[in-house]
Amino acid sequence: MTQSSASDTPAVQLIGLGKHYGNFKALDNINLTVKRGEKIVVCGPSGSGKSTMIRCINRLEEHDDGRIVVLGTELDDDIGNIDEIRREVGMVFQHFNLFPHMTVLENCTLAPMRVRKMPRAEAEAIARRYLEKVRIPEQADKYPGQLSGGQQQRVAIARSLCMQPHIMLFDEPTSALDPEMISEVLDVMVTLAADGMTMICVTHEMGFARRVADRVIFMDRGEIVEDAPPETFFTAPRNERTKKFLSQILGH
Ligand SMILES: Nc1ncnc2c1ncn2[C@@H]1O[C@H](COP(=O)(O)OP(=O)(O)OP(=O)(O)O)[C@@H](O)[C@H]1O
Repeated sequence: MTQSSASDTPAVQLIGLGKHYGNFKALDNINLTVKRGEKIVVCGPSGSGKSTMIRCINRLEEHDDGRIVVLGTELDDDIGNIDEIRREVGMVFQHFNLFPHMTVLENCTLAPMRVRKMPRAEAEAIARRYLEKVRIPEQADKYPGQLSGGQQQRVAIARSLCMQPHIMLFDEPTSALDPEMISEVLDVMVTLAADGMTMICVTHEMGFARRVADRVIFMDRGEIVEDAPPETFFTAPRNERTKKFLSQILGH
């Protein structure tokens, strides 16, 4: 799976996706196609399956039913190339998951050197470029514990970008941050979107959704109940459950 994959192959296809824990259906017949370069915002109440869905895309969770196709490659039980897929699919979590005993630069160069076998000088040059992009080049030699939450999350984004992925998954990247740090992380995500990155973002930052999303998806009880461009999603949602959710989070 390389950049030579046909550019019209979708970035991600979820076809009849299902995941259950015992009798409980965490995901129930999810169908979603994400085109290359598309930006998808996923929202929904707690426990509706948002994290499970995006974690299935890079196989942090295994699905039970249906199919997942990432950049033209099917993720099935026999998949031997999961590392290859994870190289193409970056993920940023709510908690930054940086290595505390490594500097910012070392956090960013570790995977490119280990997984992509990149020489140190090249990995460091790329890392510095992405630290520039997330607007903290001056923090390269610090340790995560010396940074604010917003700065740490921007390092986590830079670290993912250093693998030069085609797709970025974000799982509530701002929900563990103090309010004053949210916008610095969202601004970086906006820049990334403008660069043409394919993004699937679980977030309740509806301002970000309006600004960046091509489509907003509302999940409830393991299902996608609404999938619409922001202009429709926010003004004329079709589903009553979406309307109720929006009135709760937007306060009207
Ligand atoms: N390992 C597990 N074992 C049992 N149930 C699980 C497991 N992981 C997730 N679930 C359940 O699956 C459902 C979907 O969880 P998921 O984390 O995907 O929801 P979410 O929409 O991302 O929620 P939140 O917004 O709170 O993060 C939840 O009801 C959760 O309790």
